[in-house]
Amino acid sequence: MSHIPAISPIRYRTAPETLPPVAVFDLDGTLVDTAPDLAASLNHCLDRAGLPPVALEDVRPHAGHGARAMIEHAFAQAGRPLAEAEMGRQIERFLRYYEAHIADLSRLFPGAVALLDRMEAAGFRLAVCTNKTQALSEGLLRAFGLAGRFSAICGADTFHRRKPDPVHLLGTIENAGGGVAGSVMIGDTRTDVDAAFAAGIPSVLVDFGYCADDATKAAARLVISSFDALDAAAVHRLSRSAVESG
Ligand SMILES: O=C(O)COP(=O)(O)O
Ligand SMILES: [Mg+2]
Repeated sequence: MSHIPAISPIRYRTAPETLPPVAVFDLDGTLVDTAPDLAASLNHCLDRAGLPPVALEDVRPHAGHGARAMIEHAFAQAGRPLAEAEMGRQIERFLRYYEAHIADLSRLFPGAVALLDRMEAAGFRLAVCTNKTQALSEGLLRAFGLAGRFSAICGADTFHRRKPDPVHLLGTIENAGGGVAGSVMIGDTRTDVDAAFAAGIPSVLVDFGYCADDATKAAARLVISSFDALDAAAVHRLSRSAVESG
């Protein structure tokens, strides 16, 4: 995979305000409910290891933290904590299975496409900033016929840093051909809220994803329970109040 050179956050603070704003979306737990296919991949690993499967609802809270975290937790819970070398093999097995079944059970959250339509019609570029790998993210979005909607799809391995590091989010905005001014990050975990804060853009937290705890809700600029509750006017209000409060 080609690696895009590191970028400096400082450049964005002086970027011209004429660049279009970007609606940046997290992927797992925000645009797509990926937990069912992630759980199936985890259960494939557990089954091969002779362990019983875990229920989807037990996997869901860990689904936003990547394969390693899910595997580590499930094997520890089953009383079989993994040594590092074995962990590497399990991650490979997990990812092989997941790649082949990436959109078998996963579904877009209700209202996702309508929100993309609204934001685009209001002059926003669309982008994805996810801690999934770039290739898996592109594959997942292609499966839903959505890859072409995004001006940039940037994964955990696109830059030299990943969320919550602002380099990942700022790089996504730059790759989308947009500017920081007026842009917004829409996500489901603390990682997304912290990345937005560090990049100096407002965060919108969806509470239907994987890890919207109370502290994360308090840290987000806006919490929504449905994509229907979000539009460009709401994002403009968040951006304006950020500018006014300095
Ligand atoms: O795969 C992960 O680690 C989380 O992915 P996300 O950033 O799209 O929520
Ligand atoms: Mg997420």
